[in-house]
Amino acid sequence: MFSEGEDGLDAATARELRDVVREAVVVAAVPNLSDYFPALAAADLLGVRRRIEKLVGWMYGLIDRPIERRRHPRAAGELRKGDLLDVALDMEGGDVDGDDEGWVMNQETLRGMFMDLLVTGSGSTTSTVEWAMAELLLNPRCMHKVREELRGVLGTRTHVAESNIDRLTYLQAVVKETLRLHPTVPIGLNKAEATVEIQGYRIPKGTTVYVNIWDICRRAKTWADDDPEKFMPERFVGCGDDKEEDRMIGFLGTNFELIPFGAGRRICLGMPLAERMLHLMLASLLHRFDWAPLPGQDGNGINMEEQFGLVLSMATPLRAVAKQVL
Ligand code: HEM
Repeated sequence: MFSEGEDGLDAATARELRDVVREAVVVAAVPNLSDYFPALAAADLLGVRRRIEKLVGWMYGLIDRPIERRRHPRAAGELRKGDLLDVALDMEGGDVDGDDEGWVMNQETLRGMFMDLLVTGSGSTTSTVEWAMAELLLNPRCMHKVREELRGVLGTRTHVAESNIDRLTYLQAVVKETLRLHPTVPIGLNKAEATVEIQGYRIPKGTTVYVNIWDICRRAKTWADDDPEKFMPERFVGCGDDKEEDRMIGFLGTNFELIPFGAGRRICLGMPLAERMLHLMLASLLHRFDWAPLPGQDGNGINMEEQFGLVLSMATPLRAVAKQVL
């Protein structure tokens, strides 16, 4: 986004960013009295707004610094870096499309956009990889199968390319099954733009509508007879009665039983990026390393308890031992 080098994050700031994002996604999802009694909002009785303001202030500082640093070389006509920041700054101060639609980039919209990318983009993807690794460590049969597939497709090559993903059908099933059991954005939040009636329920204009993605992905009729609590990537590679239909279920928002990225107009903006990153990260980790739970802990040391927040992460971060094989 901001390019490497002078604008890149040093290790300490990157760690702090990780902690701030982790806290923000939890604080933003805690039940707040003001949501139920808007008249009390100004009092901020639970201190949620104060905590969020502090975290947001830190994030804004992080975002403002590279923006400011970039303005001067740009004004002096220095060579562009051609990254997202350059593109966003190109749009600053004017009507982006020139069509009077009001699409203007300014300091606030720049902050909002980079904040979205940093907060929604990083935590959800890394948490999904973490859940997938945990499930595979707990299910050695699946771990073996996915690694065999990788060996067959990649051989001794260490680099996984985007073009390899199409042939990694079991890996794709692992990603789908992980997103089904552990949708890292568990609740979709939308606001009704107009008063509507859905299946006999009247939803007044302005109502905040919570879509329980977590529940849908576990309870939809599709999985009901097939041990929905079990990690079973095979359900996506044609093990049901109608094999073709099983295979077709995807998370692009058209199969409402599997909507980890939401659906409709407000479907996740980062889905194409997340989809690629998830397959590439997992493929690289699984192909190049042997994995084992950390020894010396109780049981296998893997605790699947969830930490609820805007992002659903593991309550106890996964710790595993990697041995490089390629
Ligand atoms: C595994 C990874 C991810 C998951 C599971 C996920 C899931 C979601 C979900 C469920 C929504 C709400 C959709 C709705 O209300 O119907 C959402 C919205 C959004 N996501 Fe993601 N996301 C992921 C990765 C990313 C990445 C990598 C980015 C950006 C680089 C991103 C950017 C966004 C944005 C900007 C929105 C708001 C879209 C809007 O309101 O129009 N997400 N995401």
